[in-house]
Parts: sequence; structure tokens; C-alpha cells
Amino acid sequence: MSRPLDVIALRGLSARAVHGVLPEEHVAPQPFVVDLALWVDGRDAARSDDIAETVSYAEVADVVSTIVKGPAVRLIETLAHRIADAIVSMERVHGVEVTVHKPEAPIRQAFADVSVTVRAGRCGEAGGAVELTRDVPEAPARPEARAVPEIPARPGARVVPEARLPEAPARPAVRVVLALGGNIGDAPKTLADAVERLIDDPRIDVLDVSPLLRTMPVLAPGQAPQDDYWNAVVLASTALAPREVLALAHELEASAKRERLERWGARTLDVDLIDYAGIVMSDADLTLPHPRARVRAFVLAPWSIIDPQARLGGEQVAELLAQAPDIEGIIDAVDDWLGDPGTIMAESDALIAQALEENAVPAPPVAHPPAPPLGFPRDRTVQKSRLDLVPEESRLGLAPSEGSLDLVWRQLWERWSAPIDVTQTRASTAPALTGPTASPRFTGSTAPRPLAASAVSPQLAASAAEGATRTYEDAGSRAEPAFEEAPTTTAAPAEGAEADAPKRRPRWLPLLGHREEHADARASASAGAETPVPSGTRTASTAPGRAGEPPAAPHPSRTLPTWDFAGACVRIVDEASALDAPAEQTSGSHPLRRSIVDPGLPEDALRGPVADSELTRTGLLRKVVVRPSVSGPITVTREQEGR
Ligand SMILES: Nc1ncnc2c1ncn2[C@@H]1O[C@H](COP(=O)(O)OP(=O)(O)OP(=O)(O)O)[C@@H](O)[C@H]1O
Ligand SMILES: Nc1nc2c(c(=O)[nH]1)N=C(CO)CN2
Repeated sequence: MSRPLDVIALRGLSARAVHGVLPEEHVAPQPFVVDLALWVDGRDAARSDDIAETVSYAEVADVVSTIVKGPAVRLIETLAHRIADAIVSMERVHGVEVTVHKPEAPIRQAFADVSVTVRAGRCGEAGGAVELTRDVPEAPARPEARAVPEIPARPGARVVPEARLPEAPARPAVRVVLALGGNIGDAPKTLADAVERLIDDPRIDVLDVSPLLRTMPVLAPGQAPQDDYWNAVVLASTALAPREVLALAHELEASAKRERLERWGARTLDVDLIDYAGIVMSDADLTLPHPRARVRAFVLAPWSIIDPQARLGGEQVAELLAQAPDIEGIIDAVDDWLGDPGTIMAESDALIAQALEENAVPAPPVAHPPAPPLGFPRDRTVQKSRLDLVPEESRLGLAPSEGSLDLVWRQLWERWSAPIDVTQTRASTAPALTGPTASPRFTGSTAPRPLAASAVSPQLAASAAEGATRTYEDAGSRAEPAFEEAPTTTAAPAEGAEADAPKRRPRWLPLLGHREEHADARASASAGAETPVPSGTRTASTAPGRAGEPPAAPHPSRTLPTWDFAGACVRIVDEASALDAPAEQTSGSHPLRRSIVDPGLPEDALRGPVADSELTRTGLLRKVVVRPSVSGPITVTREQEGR
């Protein structure tokens, strides 16, 4: 009598290789992802608990990897059949189903994935030739499975100590992209806590964390206005299955007390799985890639900043970003946000308030030339730009180099170099952009939240009183930003405010200034002092480290995140600071070297040079968390005195 066969599933086995019809595909490697189902008779193995009686999935993975990385072929069919033939010829394999995905295939149209599935051998029952089924159960992956070595074959062994029992099939680690967002409570802090939990989670390796963006809410048509969101993206590597990653995302949301009251309702924390090794799937609980990510600048922007070459469903993320309907909804970017997130909201409010205040006088319609594509604004006496708010020394080396491929960084730079002037916005297509803003939070709130008097300019108060608020509607329903009229009952116009005076709003804000200043501003805010002075408002003469000037105030102490800096388990580095510096110039005195560690670290903290492999491609100051397990041993040097 026939009996059912067991199924070993191995999914998401990925490797970069050079298969394809086009000659250029034979030069530039692209990702190939293989899913496998193997039909085996595992009864004997189950009885003896001996790997020699079954098929080693590790061996299978080796075979697949060798073929994928092997000689180039033109078709994925060829590749899939080669794999199937090799696997089915392995001892104890009755049948195999192989799917080869080529998520970045050169296809002109937008597409999510292309794959081919081939089958070989006999499957289903041990006795007879039966149909292969697509209904392959998902292999249960145990978090610690990766660490457990394969049990060596021990012929004749009957009893295996429990500690050495074979684990469930190990899933290869794959790249995943998570998007975080929130707009209730202290969202930067909630997001930082979530990132910290991910970093601490043994099931997942955080590879990179994007800057934190403040974004205007994207809402469904007719949906009630909400506060601004804070968004970031995390790149990680994990051996968890897709649904397990989703469960992890839900755990994070639960720990932030996320409530689901309405679709796209305001939330403390939203964690979406945007991409899982490029795979395409959809069931009741999970769709991959995330179905709406491709039209969401609040996902695409942070993602492409940390991975300018990233692709989503076969499309360049940077290109998708350029088309995203809510691209103008990104109103602030904070590069260095994980260490002290608790003051970011206040800083952002204050910076925006100040920007509004300083630019309250409307510009003549065509008063200024178009912003130079790179570098600083040419005529800084006429109009201020976002960059003018940043001390000059903090801008050194920040400009993207000519010919840089980093489109996002160049775009940001262009925007920040442009005078803050709404006439430069998409006024022709979105006239309401010239309208007033609701509050320094740029929220859609019907009732602007009360702000410390010192943080709100008269213009801003007037703007708040005027009440037209701006959000974006779901891209599926409307391509252009939607503008909603907020109730006029929110606040009385501030005294002296011209009811019909044109109001302006900044669209992008530069990174906050020099890190020490930044730290000071944050520290003063967290110490409950007055509203922090945004770093950019300080004059360059007060910036620390400039020759002939009074020394900067000592760093205030700051609470460190809970992960272990002192033990060098993690390290925070920034951008191309050490690029051209000779070895002995590892101190902050080198002009290109701004800072290489979080300024909140203790004075005696270990500081390390930035290895080439760790440089960010954007030149954007930000944190990179490096684990020795990910990047290999870290050379640690002590920073020299005299910063
Ligand atoms: N790739 C995915 N990432 C996260 N959730 C997903 C995904 N695919 C499907 N879902 C499902 O969507 C459900 C609703 O998710 P959630 O409440 O986070 O939606 P939302 O954030 O309000 O809207 P959106 O999905 O548009 O971001 C979840 O319970 C989850 O099962
Ligand atoms: N700006 C912004 N808008 C949103 C966001 C978000 O994270 N950021 N999330 C939503 C549902 O997931 C709906 N709208």
C-alpha cells in the first residue's frame, strides 16, 4: 500500500548571478531566488533519527547554490531544470518542484516578479506515480535553527541526545525591508524603541536604519485629518519565514499598544513588511511585496536614501519615489535619531516654526533664479534656504559630488538649496499649496495642538488660525495631493495677522546641524529647559571646534539606548568622514571628519574609523548599526583629543 511522502520545503534561497538572454545580464549580476519542495520518504529517518536516512537540506541548498552561481545560461527554465535534475537524482528524493524567481529581470513594464516552476520525479505517495501538488506546507522554522549545526551521520545510532536532535529545516537568511510609521504620541521615540527591539531580537539582524522622516498623512478620501507621521525604513536579514516576520511586526505594534479602529487610522506604530527577498505572494494575511509601498513616498524615500539601488517588484525604488503622489509631503528629515528620539518632535516643531517666521515675507512671483542643482544657494541675501539654517561648517562635504549617482540625495540637496518659497512648489498643479498651513506640526488636525508660545511665530499662529490643512489622499483614489478645509473654529486669528496675506511653508528641511549642537539642543529640551533652539539657528561662531573661538560647552550627559555600546557589540558610524584622512588623523580635527560616533557616548567610549564597506552612499549623516557578526571584527581606535 502506498503511503504519503514527506515534504521538505526550502524557500527563498537567493544568490546573485549572471543568467539571461541579454548580453549585459551576463556582466552585471542580479538576484535569483529559488523555492524548492522535495518529496522524500522520511519514515526511516524518523525512526532512527539519523540524517543518513533522509535528505540533508543543507546539501540541497549547496547543490542549488552551486548551479545558480555556476555557468551562465540564458533562460530561467534551463536553470530550473538543471536544479530539478540535480536534486531529483539525489538519493532518497522521490520528486522535486523548483521555482526560480528573477525579480529584477529586464522587463520594460512595471512588474512584480517573474518565475518558472518545473517538476521532476514522483511525488505524493511512496508507492505510486502521483501528481505533484503546489500545496506545499510551510516548513516550521525555529528561530535558533540557524545556530544548530547539522547532525553528522552516525550509522546504526538509535538514540540521539535531546540537545542534538535535528532541527526543523533551516531557512536561509534573506533580506527583508520593514517600514515603520506612527503619528500618535511621541512617534520618534516609539519608532526608536521598535528599532531597538529589532536590534535586540536574535531572530533578525538589522543591517541598516534610515533617517527618520516627518511626513504628511496620506489618507483615504473623506477621512478625518490626522497628525503628521514619522516614518523610517529598516533593512534586515532574517531566516524567519514571511509570516513569521509579519508576526514579529505585529508583536512590535502590540508592544506599542497599537489599536486598529479604522483603516488608515492614526496609530502609535505601524510596521509593514515591504519586501521579503523579492518574493511575490498573496494570501489572506500577507501580500508581498507590500501592495501599496510602490506609491508611498513615506516608504520609498527613507528606503532609497539607505539603498539607492533598491528595487521593488522589479522597479527602481528611486524611480518610483519620483512618481510618488505624496513626495511633496516629506517635511523634515532627521538623520541621527536613534540615540535621543525624545526631543525630535520639539526640535522639528521649533525648526519649522522658525523657518516660517524667517520667511514670512512673500517673495515676488519670479524673484529668484532657479536653485542651482548642487551647492549652496547663490544669492543668500535675497531668500533663505533650508541650508541657510545649518551652520556653514556642518555643511562641509555634505553636498553631493558632481555626477553622483545618488538621485535621492541630489534631489534633497536641490530642494534644500532652493529659497523657501511656495511659489517654487507645484503651484500650477496644486494651487492650494500657496495656502496657509495649519500648525507647525503641519498636521491635518482640526484643532492644532497647543505649542509653547516661544515655539510659535505670529505668522504661524495666523496660519494655524486660517485653518486650511493639507494631507494627501490615497494614491489609488487621486494622484494629486488633496487639500481639506479644516473647520474655522480651531483658533482665532492671531492679532495683526493679515487675513489674506499669502502664507508659506517649508517643504523640506535640512538635516539638523552639527552633531554637538544637535546634542546640546536635544539635551536642553530633555532637561525641560526652554524650547530648544534648533541647531541650525545658532551662528557659526558658536559652533564647537573652530580655531580661535571660545570652546564649546561640555557635552551634557544623555541617556544611552539600552544596547551595549561600551562592550562594542554595536557601533555607530557615520558617513564618508574618514575617506581621505591619513591614518593618524582620526580625530575630529580633520575638516571632512565631522563625527564618527554618537556625540552622546561617554567620553571614554571606543570610537572606530569608518571602513569602506560601511560608508553610506548618500553622504547623509546617519547612524549605522554594525554588529561584529555582520561586518566582521571591528577595528577600534580611541578618538584623539581636541575635537
Ligand atoms: N506586506 C504586509 N505587511 C503588513 N501587513 C500586511 C501585509 N500584507 C498584508 N497585510 C495585512 O494587512 C493587515 C492590515 O495591516 P495594517 O493594520 O497595518 O494596515 P494599515 O497600516 O492600516 O494599512 P496599509 O496596509 O495600507 O499600510 C494586517 O493584519 C496584515 O495581515
Ligand atoms: N505619511 C504617512 N501616511 C500614512 C501612513 C504613514 O506611515 N505615513 N500610513 C498609513 C497606513 O499604513 C496611511 N497613511
